[in-house]
Amino acid sequence: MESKKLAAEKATESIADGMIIGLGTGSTAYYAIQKIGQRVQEGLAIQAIATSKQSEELAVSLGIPLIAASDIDYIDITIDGADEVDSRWNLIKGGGGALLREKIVASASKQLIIVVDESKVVAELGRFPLPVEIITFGFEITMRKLEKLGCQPILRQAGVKPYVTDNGNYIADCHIGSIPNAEELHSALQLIPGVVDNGLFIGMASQVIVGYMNGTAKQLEK
Ligand SMILES: O=C(CO)[C@H](O)[C@H](O)COP(=O)(O)O
Repeated sequence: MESKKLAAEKATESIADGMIIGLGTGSTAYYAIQKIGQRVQEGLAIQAIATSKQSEELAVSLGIPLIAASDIDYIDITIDGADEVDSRWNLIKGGGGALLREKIVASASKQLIIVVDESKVVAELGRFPLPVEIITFGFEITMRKLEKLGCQPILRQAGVKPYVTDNGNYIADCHIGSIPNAEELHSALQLIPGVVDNGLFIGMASQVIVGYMNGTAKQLEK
């Protein structure tokens, strides 16, 4: 989609020689990785760390040099997509199932640039079902606890089997409707045994670039 591409390519303009770059996951991050690959082929000297096996394979196919998480202390810039962004730049992520690695990489990044098309910008988070990564052991118990928090959790499927993340876990997509207090919900979710992480990214984005149908891309004002 052109508006995703516009936002993603604009974000890559901040990348310079010598940087360590976090590569996001999803159809918008895909365009950023493609552009980074093109610039690497033209001589840009960077190293990258991927947030999913899918993005890692794409990076390798484009000749982007990868670096292991164990070999870095920080990441200069990560470019990633989101499923929802509110006016405070809080996010729902994980529609592509990569939320855990995305959050680890984001947390080690000096700058997290979020790239979205205009359909992702919302007044309040929660319309998009919140992905929660859960341990497979006792997942039914964990799902019941999620339900008690007021979510309607649906175990994500891949065909006839549960979807399994790159980390070997399941994802419960929690239908909430609206999240008036994201900080509170985030803390409550993290207290449930069996929850590894959830798709709320609070206060992590340094910039949000939105691509519009009219062919422009600009930073979302806070
Ligand atoms: O969080 C993610 C993957 O876990 C993605 O960034 C999110 O789902 C947005 O994807 P897309 O750019 O394809 O709309």
